Amino acid sequence: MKVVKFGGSSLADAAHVQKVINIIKSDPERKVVVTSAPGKRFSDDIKVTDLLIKYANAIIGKADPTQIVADIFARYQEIGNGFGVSTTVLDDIKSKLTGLPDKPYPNNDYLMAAFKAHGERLNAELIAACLTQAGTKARFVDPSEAGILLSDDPNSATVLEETYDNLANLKYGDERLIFPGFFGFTKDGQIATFARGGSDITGSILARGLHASLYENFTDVDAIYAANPKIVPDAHPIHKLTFREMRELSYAGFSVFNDEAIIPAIQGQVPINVKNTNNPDLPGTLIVPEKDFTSKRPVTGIAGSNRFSALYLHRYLLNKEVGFTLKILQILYKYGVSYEHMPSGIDDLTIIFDRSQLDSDTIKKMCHDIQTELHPDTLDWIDDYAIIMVVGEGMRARVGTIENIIRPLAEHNIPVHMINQGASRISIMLGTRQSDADAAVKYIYEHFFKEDPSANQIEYQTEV
Ligand SMILES: Nc1ncnc2c1ncn2[C@@H]1O[C@H](COP(=O)(O)OP(=O)(O)O)[C@@H](O)[C@H]1O
Ligand SMILES: N[C@@H](CC(=O)OP(=O)(O)O)C(=O)O
Repeated sequence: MKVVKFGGSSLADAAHVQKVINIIKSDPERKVVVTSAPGKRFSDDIKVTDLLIKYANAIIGKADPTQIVADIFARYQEIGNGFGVSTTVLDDIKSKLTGLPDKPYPNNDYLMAAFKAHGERLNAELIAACLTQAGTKARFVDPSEAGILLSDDPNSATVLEETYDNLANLKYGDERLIFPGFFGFTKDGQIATFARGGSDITGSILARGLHASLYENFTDVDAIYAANPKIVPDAHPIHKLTFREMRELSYAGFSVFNDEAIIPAIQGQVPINVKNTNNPDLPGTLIVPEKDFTSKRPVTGIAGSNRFSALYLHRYLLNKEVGFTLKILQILYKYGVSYEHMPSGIDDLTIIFDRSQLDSDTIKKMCHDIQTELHPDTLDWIDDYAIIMVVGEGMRARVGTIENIIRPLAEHNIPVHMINQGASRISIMLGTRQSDADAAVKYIYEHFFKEDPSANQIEYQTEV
């Protein structure tokens, strides 16, 4: 049995949904289907999830939501009409949408989560109706019925382990099960969502919990490329990579697959196949547990992300002071802030944060506490921070990769603020200015991939 997830770009309109239905129908093993909310139809379109966030904010701010609700409903109506689904189905979608503000919510964070979740919930109901209309037995499954239990973090929840026991009891027959992605329920019965892009996580949870043989993730690109195609338009497709490589690359900017979504697949050892809804016969990219193939290149991919900020701190003899780092961590703990990385020198320390969890007030308070409690000689908040991640299982067996990463940056005058090689030795992380991040990815990519395109060929030793 396969779990198949379709992203928002694959469900943006009736024409795309038709392709999705053809893909589901073409393989009886595609039993469990996970849907996102309708995504962008063109580059400056608005995803339904973003419209729902506007809707929630209008309700919180007591503004008139009529136009936003009409815009959201129009997206479902266009899809439903394309398949001739009954007016009862569309009326039900409309009444669930307009009824959202009347439900009770513990606070505005839960209200926001419930509004966002309806992008996928209503779409899964609609896709089940479209499939039925197209002659394939299909049933919408609510995450509460399946027992998808999440932590009490309404908009960035994590899955609770009990979910997997619950999924073991899920019964299914000859119909396709259509699950909405992106959300589940807390133990108190409130809707909570994963972080943005979290429908990939739902697919991965189901793949583990239902012991799928394969997790197919359908999107709008033919493969995962060795660099983001928006930065390097002709980047090489990666045919196969390992879970660990994917985790590091998606963490650092390969948004094609959510970075947390790899974890349940790792736990369940379910291979993932990223494929294109618009080109389903292509093999796409296979993500596998272990490296069972050889590659002539040390580097598999290069990712870059601007979502970071850093705190730089200098004090002489920092290395001799017992408990210095502990005090910093206590301050971070006090403000509920986690850090991403903490590279250090003899007398200095850089703490790198994911910017999305920080507001300017928290930054000010945190810096104030560090200054007054630890008296650093220098304390600088660096908003302009990007991380570049160069990843490849092949790096472990080779000497001199670091020189090849740094050389193209030096040649193009790109300063590097930090270099960090993890103990796994399959990745090297660099810190740069945000304005240099895309160029850094491009120049490192060109250095490793441009000269010898044949080196990208891989020899498969096993097939999934
Ligand atoms: N290395 C990469 N390879 C392929 N696509 C990438 C990569 N890095 C970023 N992307 C982007 O990821 C997009 C697909 O992810 P996403 O928009 O979340 O799709 P979906 O709507 O299917 O969930 C692609 O259109 C591409 O712009
Ligand atoms: N719709 C949600 C969840 C998601 O995963 O969407 P997509 O599959 O379109 O990235 C979002 O936009 O964040």
